[in-house]
Amino acid sequence: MTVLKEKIKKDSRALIQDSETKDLLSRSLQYLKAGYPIHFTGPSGAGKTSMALALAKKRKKPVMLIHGNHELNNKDLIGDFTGYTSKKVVDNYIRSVYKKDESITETWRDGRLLEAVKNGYTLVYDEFTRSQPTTNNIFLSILEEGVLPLYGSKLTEPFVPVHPDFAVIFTSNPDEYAGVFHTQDALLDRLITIHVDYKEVDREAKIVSQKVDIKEEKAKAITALVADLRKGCKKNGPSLRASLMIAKLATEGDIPVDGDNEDFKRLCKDILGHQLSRCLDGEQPLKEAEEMILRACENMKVTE
Ligand SMILES: Nc1ncnc2c1ncn2[C@@H]1O[C@H](COP(=O)(O)OP(=O)(O)OP(=O)(O)O)[C@@H](O)[C@H]1O
Repeated sequence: MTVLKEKIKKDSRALIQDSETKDLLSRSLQYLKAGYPIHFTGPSGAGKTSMALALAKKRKKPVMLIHGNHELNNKDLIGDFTGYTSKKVVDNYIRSVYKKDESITETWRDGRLLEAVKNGYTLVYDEFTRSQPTTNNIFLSILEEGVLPLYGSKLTEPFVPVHPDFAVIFTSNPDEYAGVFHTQDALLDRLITIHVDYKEVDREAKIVSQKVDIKEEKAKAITALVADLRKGCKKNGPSLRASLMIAKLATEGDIPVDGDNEDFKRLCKDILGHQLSRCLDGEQPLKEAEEMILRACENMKVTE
């Protein structure tokens, strides 16, 4: 007889696919198959990256992941010469004859984009609006002309043709978030942009209860509390990520999901306090945020 002593750990990275998520994934896959790049946009923590990775996996081709960054440049994307290799052959077989043959070649390393384009990988370009628009210009040639230009690389061929299996999935936060650049219309015009927003309380609760070992009713009490506080934020409010943190820490620390419990209230204040305070304009935003959290805890209902 097998005795199960340890709790089975739930897969914390798997995408929980309810019918709406499945539907979105299958539509997106269809668009990708037809040759159109997909662009998931929406607020932080709405699930864009998870969705992009799950979609990429569905194509059953190797997946290349690039993160947008203001320092990303063509050398990172196309590649660069990384140094020199020298080869020297000294032939002194006949003592009176000394022959030296020396050659020096530059060593080239393919960039991530070049590798993906050449081999037909699925490229996930996460948070692409964090890169400079001039860096992203290269995607115009890829998407429009089907070639990757090798300008500025000193390589002899002018471009590399895009492999027919190559596909790209972009993700971004909308323009009003800090640290992002405005995307050129010409690029946006070539993408199918799908808005990924926060899910309803019940859908979020299903995800939380499946990812963390917690009953759905308790998960719902947490996601409802977080969604309630999110309403007070115009942007960057607490997301599903915060609900997952509360659920995980409550489970692991044996803290009851109960709005009257002091440990639970402390946990909610730690996880939600700072983020919520950034949405408030008052003189003491953190204090105000903590009071809002305590009120939300008082109103919390767990229906068992
Ligand atoms: N359908 C889902 N199933 C399982 N987990 C999910 C799902 N949607 C979102 N998550 C979880 O929610 C959290 C946030 O998701 P993700 O990182 O994909 O969001 P994002 O929109 O890309 O956020 P950001 O813009 O901050 O990068 C992650 O922990 C992710 O695993």
